[in-house]
Amino acid sequence: MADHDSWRIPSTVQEPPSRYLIPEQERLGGQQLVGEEMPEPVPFIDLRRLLAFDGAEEEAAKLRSALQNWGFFLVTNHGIEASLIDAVVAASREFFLQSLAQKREYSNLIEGKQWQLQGYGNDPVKSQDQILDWSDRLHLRVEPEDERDLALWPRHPESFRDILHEYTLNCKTVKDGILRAMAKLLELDDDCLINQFGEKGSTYARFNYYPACPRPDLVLGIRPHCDVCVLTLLLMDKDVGGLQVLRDGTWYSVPPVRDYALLVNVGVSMEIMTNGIFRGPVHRVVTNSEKERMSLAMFYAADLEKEIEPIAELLDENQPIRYKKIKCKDFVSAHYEYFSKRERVIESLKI
Ligand SMILES: O=C(O)CCC(=O)C(=O)O
Ligand SMILES: [Fe+2]
Repeated sequence: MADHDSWRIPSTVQEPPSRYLIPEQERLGGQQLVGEEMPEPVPFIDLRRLLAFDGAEEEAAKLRSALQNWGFFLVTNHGIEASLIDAVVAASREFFLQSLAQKREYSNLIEGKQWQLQGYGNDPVKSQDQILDWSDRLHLRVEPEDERDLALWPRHPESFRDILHEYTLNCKTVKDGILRAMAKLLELDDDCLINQFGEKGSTYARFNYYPACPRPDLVLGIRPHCDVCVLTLLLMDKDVGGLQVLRDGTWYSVPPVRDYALLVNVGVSMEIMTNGIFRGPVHRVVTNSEKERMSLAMFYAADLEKEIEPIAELLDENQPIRYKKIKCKDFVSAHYEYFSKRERVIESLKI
């Protein structure tokens, strides 16, 4: 089991400790850490047009192609004020700039040992030889609102809680709009995907902070993974890149975006619900030797007590069921088991 310091990123080293060096096989096979430039720009989808009467068809066609080719896209005209986005970035930076002791008041290790999903820290360490990611995180369940664990919500900066609350409300509207447009593409009722979340769908906000790293050729900010949720809304650092996506065996670098666009990506729960029609991209984050980087992911997950399974309307004799059903809670814990072994949970559910 991890001791209290095991995940902590050393701040002044020249060479990262061996626990951070990626395995040999990930350095070979054409999967070097330097990514290729994307063959086409990341698709931009104008949310206002997508949901409006005029122009919706054109945007919907772009959405379909983005989902088929990449599993992600950038959303613009989403209605979230630039000032709110600036505020959430500033609050997040202020949080991470505090001393370790201050941040540990919100630790995700109960009594310094037992790992829990929420709080400040990193992934569960399941074995002494597990390779660690070069990142620092704050992970909070922000919805349902009445189930927030406010003891883990930072009190510094003072505005942190109000800003995160406001950002959560705004992102919910964006997420619902996107889910309605996706349901339409599948010829389902508009609210069909929204209803898949069950009574108590959860939203997690994950603040990621990647310190500069002396060996970006050997160390990852986040290892290759798919998000376990249904959908992710990602606010990327507007100045520093790092996110890469895998397509046909090649890693492509997603450039930073400056105009307050949010990156939307499909999670593996959506892959199950849509019987594999929409698939989440495998992605990772590389490190940077000079610059720190930040991002904020909003993960939309189904009710933990609900079973996730392919939507019946999408199945027929030509489209046989391809995934076993699983309780969301079990899916999330299986995800972390597989993640620690650098494997993908979805493979275990294929029929
Ligand atoms: O930092 C990023 O750009 C991506 C973060 C990510 O993939 C995650 O938090 O799951
Ligand atoms: Fe991710």
